[in-house]
Amino acid sequence: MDYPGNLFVVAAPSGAGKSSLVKALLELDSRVQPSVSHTTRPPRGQEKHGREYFFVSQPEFDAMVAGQAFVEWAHVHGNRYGTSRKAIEERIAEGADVILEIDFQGAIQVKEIFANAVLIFILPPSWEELRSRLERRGEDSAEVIELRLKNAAEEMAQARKFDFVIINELFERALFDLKAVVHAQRLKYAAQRRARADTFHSLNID
Ligand SMILES: Nc1ncnc2c1ncn2[C@@H]1O[C@H](COP(=O)(O)OP(=O)(O)OP(=O)(O)O)[C@@H](O)[C@H]1O
Ligand SMILES: Nc1nc2c(ncn2[C@@H]2O[C@H](COP(=O)(O)O)[C@@H](O)[C@H]2O)c(=O)[nH]1
Repeated sequence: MDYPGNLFVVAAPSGAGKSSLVKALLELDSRVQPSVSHTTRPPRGQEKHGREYFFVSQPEFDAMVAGQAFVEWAHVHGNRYGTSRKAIEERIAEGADVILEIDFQGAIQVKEIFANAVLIFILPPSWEELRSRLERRGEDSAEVIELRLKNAAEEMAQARKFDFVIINELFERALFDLKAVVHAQRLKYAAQRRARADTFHSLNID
């Protein structure tokens, strides 16, 4: 289906910096809106229900799956996460650009439904730096960090399936690349819509 808004999907192994990059993009670009996912993971640190995530119980998540409330959902690092269909469809239909921060399984599901979605994969510059970012963040236990690093190998092997890969070594450089992808997509779709309108006009199609 063709919607007036754009859909951007950002995936990365845990700790590569996708939340930091998306947050910085949102501060700079008011046309981009985040989507708040549902998860069965308990909140950590200062996280608030409805801000970082909608934190739901297993039965609540089951009910949403059964009711086809998710455009995609997946098991990630031992918890379930899903993107609400309603939240994104309504907003891109109104012309907003929506950005999803989800894992690679979800990103691939989204592309199957929204062929125009732009998939962006964020890579860390090295394994050492990935580990050190997870440790410095200080939000996960040593056991959780090991699980996330173990899963990172499988996740990074999916990077080639994405439309763009951004290496997050220097933060400002990676943010510049992310902004460039968003900008290029807007120009591309604006040009396509103009060309289609011109063709409709010349063929006298209402
Ligand atoms: N370019 C960078 N250089 C150094 N540190 C960075 C860089 N980008 C992000 N970080 C830091 O790395 C840590 C992990 O970043 P962030 O939480 O954004 O990762 P994430 O990919 O969203 O992880 P998760 O999937 O677990 O939420 C944070 O402490 C963040 O401040
Ligand atoms: N498939 C989905 N993956 C999601 C969604 N929301 C978040 N995520 C991914 O889960 C991991 C872990 O996140 P964390 O906040 O617990 O560190 C990370 O890769 C997220 O991108 C979603 O709706 N669908």
